Amino acid sequence: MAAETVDGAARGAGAPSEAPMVDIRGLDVTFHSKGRTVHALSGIDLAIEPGEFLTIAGPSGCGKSTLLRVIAGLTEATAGEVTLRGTPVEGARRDVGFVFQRAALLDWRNARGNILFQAEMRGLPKAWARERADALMEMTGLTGFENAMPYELSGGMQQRVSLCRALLHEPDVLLMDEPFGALDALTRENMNVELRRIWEATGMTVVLVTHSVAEAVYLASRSIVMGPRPGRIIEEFPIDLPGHREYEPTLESPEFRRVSGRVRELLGSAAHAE
Ligand SMILES: Nc1ncnc2c1ncn2[C@@H]1O[C@H](COP(=O)(O)OP(=O)(O)OP(=O)(O)O)[C@@H](O)[C@H]1O
Repeated sequence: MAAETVDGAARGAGAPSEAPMVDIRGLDVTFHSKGRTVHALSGIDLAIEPGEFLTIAGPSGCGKSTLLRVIAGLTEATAGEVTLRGTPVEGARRDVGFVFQRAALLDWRNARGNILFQAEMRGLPKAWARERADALMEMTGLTGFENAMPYELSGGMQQRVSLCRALLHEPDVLLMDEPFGALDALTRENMNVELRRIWEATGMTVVLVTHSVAEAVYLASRSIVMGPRPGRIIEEFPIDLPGHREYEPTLESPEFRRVSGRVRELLGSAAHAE
């Protein structure tokens, strides 16, 4: 997870307003391993604007994680161009934050220590990092748990710590790979509401991969659905729901039902095509 504002680079707000935050043109990814060739992504064109909340849904194995990893510079494009904040992605980027399905916290460090680990790896100023960690813990409802060890935290709280760790260095883009997939249904809903609130408050650019249709539609300002491998974008939906979204009224709204019905239909036919 994450990147640097402390690196002096211009952030989203400073970038020319017409430039996408992430620009992907003609992306193809093919893996060769152990004598096998897997064509994971094919012909992906995608521009993600600053401040967008983009969600990505698609059948298992269609390349969603690979797409996030390419944006982060963790997986190399076989063909095509990917730029982040106007500069080509060539190798791991420091200006992204990454949240994975499992929080992967260090057992021997408390909540604050786990968040500050990000700062230590990046050599960020200590006092600044501590202040920011405390502010993030307050924003995500972790105040009072700063000294709790991972085993003392619920799954939802561990994911909050993981989110704080991803945001510590003020990344331009937050990439989330099925971040709430391991949580129970109610905690997951609560985390959705919180993430949406944090996004509203910060205006950050978020790209989130999910298998949950409700999550994909509730959270997004735009949602894309991918088809089976080699993954490509089969449809995209601007989500015409209010900026501020109460959870239950949103799920009962006609727009939510319309879009989620269509996403479900697409995922159903994608599954049959596999
Ligand atoms: N490093 C790798 N080496 C070889 N094959 C890989 C590698 N990473 C991913 N793949 C393959 O690429 C395809 C896409 O994988 P990816 O994890 O991106 O899919 P996904 O849509 O995120 O799947 P899921 O929803 O099940 O998490 C899969 O067939 C996977 O086995």
